[in-house]
Amino acid sequence: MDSSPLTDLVGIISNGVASIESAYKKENVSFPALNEPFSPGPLDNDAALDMTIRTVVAASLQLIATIRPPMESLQEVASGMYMSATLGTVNEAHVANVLGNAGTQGMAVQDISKEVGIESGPLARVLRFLATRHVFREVAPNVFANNRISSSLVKVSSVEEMRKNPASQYDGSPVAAVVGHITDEALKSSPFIPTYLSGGHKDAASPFNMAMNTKASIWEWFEQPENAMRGHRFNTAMKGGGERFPPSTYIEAFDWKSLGNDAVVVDVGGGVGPVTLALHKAFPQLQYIVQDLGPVIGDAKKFWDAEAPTAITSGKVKLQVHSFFDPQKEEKAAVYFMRLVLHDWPQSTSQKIMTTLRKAADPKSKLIVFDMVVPHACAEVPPLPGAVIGPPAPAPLLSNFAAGHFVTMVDIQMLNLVNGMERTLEDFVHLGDHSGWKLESVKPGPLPAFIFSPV
Ligand SMILES: C[S@@+](CC[C@H](N)C(=O)[O-])C[C@H]1O[C@@H](n2cnc3c(N)ncnc32)[C@H](O)[C@@H]1O
Repeated sequence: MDSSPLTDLVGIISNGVASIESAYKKENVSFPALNEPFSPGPLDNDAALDMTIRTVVAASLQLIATIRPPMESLQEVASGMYMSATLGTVNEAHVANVLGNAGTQGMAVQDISKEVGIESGPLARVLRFLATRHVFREVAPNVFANNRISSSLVKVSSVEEMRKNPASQYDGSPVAAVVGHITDEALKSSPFIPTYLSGGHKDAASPFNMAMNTKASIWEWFEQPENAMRGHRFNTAMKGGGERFPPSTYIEAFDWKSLGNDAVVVDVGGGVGPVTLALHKAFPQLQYIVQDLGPVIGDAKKFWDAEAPTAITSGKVKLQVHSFFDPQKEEKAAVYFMRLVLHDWPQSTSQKIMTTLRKAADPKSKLIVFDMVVPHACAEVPPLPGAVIGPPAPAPLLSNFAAGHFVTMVDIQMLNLVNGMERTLEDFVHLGDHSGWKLESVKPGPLPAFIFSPV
């Protein structure tokens, strides 16, 4: 058969599917069925398979974009808010939990309606919209069941417990918490993005501030009593997000053993200190300081009491209230590092944070920034030799694996909620050049490490 963009895409899909099926055959299990509820499988975190799946998804999306009439593609993209709104509706109403008890034969919409308090007519329409997009199944007319995707929304608490304690309804359920955060405060802020970007923002800090009519940052807003559930939900979502990255992300990012015993490592904006915990376990000879704002350091004390109390009592790990906008208290540390901090801030503010660290640094200090990197949607020459973002996608795929790339979604989410940004490699080089640091190397991975030295 002659090659064409369509046959090339189909070829990528069929080769990928063949290697996925053969990997499952080797394990003596079949590939998980979409119609069955999610259950963990032996190949869920297999890195090679993950790459193949990413390639097949990118090719399938590109095949759809190529073959579908443009008007239909535009309609689907333009109406994305209905996906968020319907998913938010079922997540808030605990529909997946209710269906979790119904098994694969499902439940009549009238019975679901009684449990979740949404009229059966509109509820059927919402569930059918989602089932048409493979979230839930319509197993018989107006009878719905969970499938692999919707069952991932099931929260660990019972519906009764969640109704009694709404503030903690997302505890222990990071997937539902992420979906809740995106389909609530992010969805409500998103209509303000066009006005914000075209300058009609009247000095609002972000689209979120316009939507919520507040001058408070989203962190301050989460602390207001009426937003307690949302703040709690956000922390659950972030904890789940952080756990996606294995400890090797930090342990292998840098030659920590090259630092002398008792060398000081400062975790700037460290949250409760999960990265420091991973490093402390691997390199207990080093001296760590976790810095964050007061309420977070309050939570950090509880975290360390539970996870590694002797790290605190022995003085190997110190928890410190410190704003990264104030002059850095810990001068001449061997390493300052920040994980998922700079993406909360625009370039100018991130430069300020890095300049403050530079003023405290010793000529031998290092700055390590753990943050995602945005690949361009075309081939690119890295601005730093060796700084490869990831393996190239096979032609004719977009080099960043198309919409499979989670990071471009997070980039817009950052713009929406805090006027922050995920960065391209050039953005990281620029940050260093404007704050007294030089980007020396990049350790690639799902969460790359950007290693800077003072200039
Ligand atoms: C996305 S979280 C990342 C937390 C932590 N680095 C991690 O990866 O788990 C951003 C952190 O920045 C902290 N933060 C915000 N403003 C700050 C400031 N002015 N000084 C210090 N920390 C701040 C927040 O409290 C939050 O813990």
